[in-house]
Amino acid sequence: MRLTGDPAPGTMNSSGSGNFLLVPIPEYPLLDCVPNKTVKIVVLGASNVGKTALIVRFLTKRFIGDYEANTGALYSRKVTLDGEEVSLQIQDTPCVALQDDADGLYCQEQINRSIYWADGYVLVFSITDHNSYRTIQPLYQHVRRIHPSGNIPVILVGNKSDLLRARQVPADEGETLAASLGGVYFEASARENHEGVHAAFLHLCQEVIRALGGGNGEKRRGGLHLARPKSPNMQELKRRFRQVLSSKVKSATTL
Ligand SMILES: Nc1nc2c(ncn2[C@@H]2O[C@H](COP(=O)(O)OP(=O)(O)OP(=O)(O)O)[C@@H](O)[C@H]2O)c(=O)[nH]1
Repeated sequence: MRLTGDPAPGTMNSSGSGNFLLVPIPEYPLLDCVPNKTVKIVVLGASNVGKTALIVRFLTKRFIGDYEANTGALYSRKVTLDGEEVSLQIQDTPCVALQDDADGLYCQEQINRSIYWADGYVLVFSITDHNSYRTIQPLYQHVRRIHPSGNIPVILVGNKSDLLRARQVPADEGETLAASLGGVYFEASARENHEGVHAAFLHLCQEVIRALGGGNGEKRRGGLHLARPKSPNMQELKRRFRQVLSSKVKSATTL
């Protein structure tokens, strides 16, 4: 769902929290992004599974019960990951739904663009809704079709873990599915707990940075892995610096 007062889809709000009626999510202009260190994440899943609630919980530590219908807002924040500042962009999306034959997906073009744009994927279902769980495999196949080769950093989130009595998807089913997608399974409750949600997003950010080659922001499209340029060897730099200094001192004393 969409927060009241969100910026238009795909835009950034540079005016701080003023535009947000329910939840102030500090935003900053694109120009202010940390150069070459941007992590782009898209949150995907069926209707009503808590995509917006998870994003809001992660960014604000708060849970807001009701949102307007989601048209896909883009949130951006600076975060510190392993001591390094990173520009994190999170794309909320409208829901996807299984087609009647249950093999295909109803998926808006806007979602396809978000999938293409993103570096990392949060696939969300609700543990209280087995149908939402059944959308995950076709959804992942859909992501694969858009990124046919290469490593796809992904996590699977079983949300609404506070509603244990209404559980329709056992935790081990979530774990098995996540393993088959090459990701990790997190059970979380956007309603009750910030830590679980935070751990899930953080894990994905780290996976993305690893996949991008250590956080230099280079894309690995079509499986192309662009290695991070090697940082200069500090010992070698110091040695050369001393060499230059001593030759300067020598030429000064011979004058
Ligand atoms: N009990 C419980 N309710 C939750 C949780 N997360 C979200 N909800 C509720 O589930 C409903 C849907 O949450 P949203 O975040 O709007 O879900 P969404 O996936 O963005 O929904 P769509 O707009 O349909 O795509 C809201 O009423 C939330 O309050 C949770 O962890 N536990």
